Formats: sequence, C-alpha cells, structure tokens
Amino acid sequence: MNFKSKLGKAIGQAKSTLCVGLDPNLDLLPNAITDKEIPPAQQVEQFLKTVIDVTTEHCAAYKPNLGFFEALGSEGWTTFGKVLSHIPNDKIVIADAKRGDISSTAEHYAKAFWNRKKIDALTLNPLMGFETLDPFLKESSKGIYVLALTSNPGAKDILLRKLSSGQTVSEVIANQLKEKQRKSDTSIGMVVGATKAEQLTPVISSFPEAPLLIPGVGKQGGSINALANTLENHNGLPLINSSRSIIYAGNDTANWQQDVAASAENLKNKLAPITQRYV
Ligand SMILES: O=c1ccn([C@@H]2O[C@H](COP(=O)(O)O)[C@@H](O)[C@H]2O)c(=O)[nH]1
Repeated sequence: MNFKSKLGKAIGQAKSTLCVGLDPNLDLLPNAITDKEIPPAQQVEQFLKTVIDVTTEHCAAYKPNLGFFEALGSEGWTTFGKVLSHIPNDKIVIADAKRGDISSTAEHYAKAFWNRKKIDALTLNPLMGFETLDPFLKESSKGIYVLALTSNPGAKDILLRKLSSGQTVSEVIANQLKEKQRKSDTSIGMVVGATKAEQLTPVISSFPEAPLLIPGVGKQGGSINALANTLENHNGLPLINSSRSIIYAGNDTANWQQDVAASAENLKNKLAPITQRYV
C-alpha cells in the first residue's frame, strides 16, 4: 500500500487527524513510573507502551522524536525499536529525525530508517539543498515530511526571510517540493507549525496536495481555530501533532494513564472541525 493510502485509512479508521508525539523526557515521566527501581531505558519503554495503549483509539499517527531516544545512550536505539513494535500496524509512524546531508550520507540515513518496516515516514531538513532529499525518494510505501515553516520563533531567521523574488524561503521550499513530487512515487509532505497559522497560507497554497505534519498546538500555544481557517482550502491530509500536553498530562497522579487518554480524546475532539473535512 502506498503512503498516502495508508495515511487516509489511518485517519478514516480513527476518525482523527491527531498525531501523538512520543518525546520521552526522563525528567517528566510520571512519578508512578520513576518510583520503581528500574533502569531509565526500561522506564521509557514501559511509559511509552502504556501511552500507546491508552491513546491508540484517539489518534491516526505516532511521531517518536529521535533526539529523546538518542539521549538514552547505547540503549536508545534498542528502546526505539521496542516502542515501534508496540505501535499497531494500522497507525502511521513518523520518525522525527530532521535529517539532511550530502547524498552518500543521506543514502545511509535512508537505509537506517527505511529498513525498519514499522517506519512509514521521516522528517527531513532541506537546508543543504533539494538534491539531499533524493536518496529518500525511492520507496512508494514511504513518505517524507520536509521542514517548510517550523513552529519555533527562529523560523523568522531563515524560513520567513523574503528573497529578491518576493517569496519567502518557506515558499521556495514548498514550490520545489511540489516539483519533486511530480517525479517521485514517494509521498512528499511538509512540516508546518500551528504557531504560524497566519503566515502559512502562501506556503501551503504553493503545494496544495502536500500532506502536512503540523506541530505547535498544546504547549507551544498554536491556535486550533486559526489553523482550521488556514487549512480550509488545503487538499493534502493533515496530521496535527501534540507531544507534551498529551503524554505528560497525568504526571502527578496515580491514574496518569487516564489523564493521558482523556487529553488525547479531548484534542481529537477539538480537531474534529478539521478532521471532518477529510473523512
Ligand atoms: O517545526 C517543528 C518541527 C518539529 N517539532 C517537534 O514536534 C514536537 C512538538 O512537541 P510539543 O511538546 O507538542 O510542543 C517535538 O518533538 C518537536 O521537536 C516542532 O515542535 N516544531
């Protein structure tokens, strides 16, 4: 099955455009987990497996961020694999790694991620140039999400800069990705921040079929109403990510699992005005 079909199916089955971000921060794990005398990597594994169990009915996708697993040291990659294998097969899995390098290196990144069956998509950084994406564009069952207009304040430093053509760097990225999609069976999508809803229109309208990965709601404060307005005419399927506001919703309570589930359900419901356009 190609990536876009699996994405459509995942959103349709869950009736949700929610993507749960798996960002395991040892300082924020629920007390009920850290109280136990087990090694950090095992705490992370137990925590994330439970998060997956209680959120699965509310979301279409999971986005593990590699930085948090790499910080666990040599056990990080093993823990990443164990967490991946716990994610139900009908969910989209996006490895948030933001890779980008010369082609001989990028080919090895592509091997590292695409050799893991469970990973459907990968985030990529295009700032070394658009040819660095090519090694990832050889698998029709996979998708890439390329940073186009990120959610952080520093997006203004480069991505929102206007060039002499009058376009922003973000618009140039979107146009180039649209061109690349014409020549590739691998799905090409964009990462766009919910915190930038007001500036998103020229970017997403440059590539209206692009699947979108949208972080920035929850702890970063992006407005769902503003996002819903901006996405009104966008054809590509969106996934709206939230990490901390879901997975750490129950940090201090004994029944933290219920708080995590409730937080995911609550966000799924808030996203319903967006979701119903696509299911
Ligand atoms: O522009 C971007 C690109 C990626 N991210 C990542 O998404 C999550 C957001 O976490 P929250 O806790 O929901 O704020 C995190 O993994 C970021 O690295 C982003 O925030 N913005």
